[in-house]
Amino acid sequence: MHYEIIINPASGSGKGTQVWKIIQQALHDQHVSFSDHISHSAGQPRQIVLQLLQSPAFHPDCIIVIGGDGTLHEVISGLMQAKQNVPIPVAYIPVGTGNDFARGYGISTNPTQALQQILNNHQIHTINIGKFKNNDERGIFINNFGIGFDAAIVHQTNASKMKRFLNHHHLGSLSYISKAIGVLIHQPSFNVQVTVDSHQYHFPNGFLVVSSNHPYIGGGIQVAPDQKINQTELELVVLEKHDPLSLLGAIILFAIGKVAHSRFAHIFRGTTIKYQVSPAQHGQIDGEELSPQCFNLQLSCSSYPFWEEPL
Ligand SMILES: Nc1ncnc2c1ncn2[C@@H]1O[C@H](COP(=O)(O)OP(=O)(O)OP(=O)(O)O)[C@@H](O)[C@H]1O
Repeated sequence: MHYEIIINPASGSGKGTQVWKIIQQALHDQHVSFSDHISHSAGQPRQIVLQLLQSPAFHPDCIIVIGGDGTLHEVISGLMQAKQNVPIPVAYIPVGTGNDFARGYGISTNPTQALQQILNNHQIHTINIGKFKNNDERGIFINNFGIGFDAAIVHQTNASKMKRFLNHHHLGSLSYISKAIGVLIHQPSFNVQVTVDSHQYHFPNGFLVVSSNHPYIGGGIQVAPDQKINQTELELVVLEKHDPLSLLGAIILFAIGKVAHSRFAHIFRGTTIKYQVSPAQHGQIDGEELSPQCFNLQLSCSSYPFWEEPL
């Protein structure tokens, strides 16, 4: 086996560098054949993939990603964009702060254990990938596509000067919670129109709209507990805001992974889902922020091979 490794040293607030040193040593100790590619700036993981695929000599057995969910997203997105004849399997060593994909797939957050899951693997595992078309833009998500509450938290947290400090002191979740309270109080509701199997549903008081490829969001919250990463299906949750007290109740259920128990939650499942959101709202794809906009989304499923023994 020959592995190509793409590393985001900045992931996990700089933890990527340390983890790469550990993994490099483990690979040498176990006489594993590999080549490495360090990403030096935002957006580079995708560029590295596209560049490597241009070389006719590039035939690795597997591409290992060392980084957070954003890095994994970019690598898979680049690989799918390149339309390979035989897709190169991907494996992942999580170094982010959220690590929702690792939870959803079953990958240890201990880097050496995650490496062993890769080296001990003997078969291809196929994962589902969410595909979207939003107006004229197309892309994928490996975790979730969120609009409203969760995306506004991602935006507020990224904009906060506290984020770096709190992440550095392993208190990133505190930053999320403090921003969540602010968004909860201030965010107005919005229109959501869902079309599933030619039925239309209108929710004039939307507050949170999340499509999920596996159960987890925001660093371990179970937004779609029944969702499985190897099943060709997506789950959409639309949570409505009515009076402040019932919203608080619904958000508490969301935070403890029981959003489906709220009478203000509406759940849809399918291989294709269409929905529109207006007026302009914040969005997030796999934890990366989208600028506020009206959404006109068509979601569908695709798949990609993975080379890692699930826990
Ligand atoms: N050397 C680099 N410096 C800064 N950013 C980088 C670098 N290399 C890649 N990136 C960008 O970092 C972004 C996000 O990284 P990623 O999600 O992997 O880590 P993270 O943000 O620490 O994880 P989490 O989202 O779980 O907190 C990606 O968009 C990627 O393009």
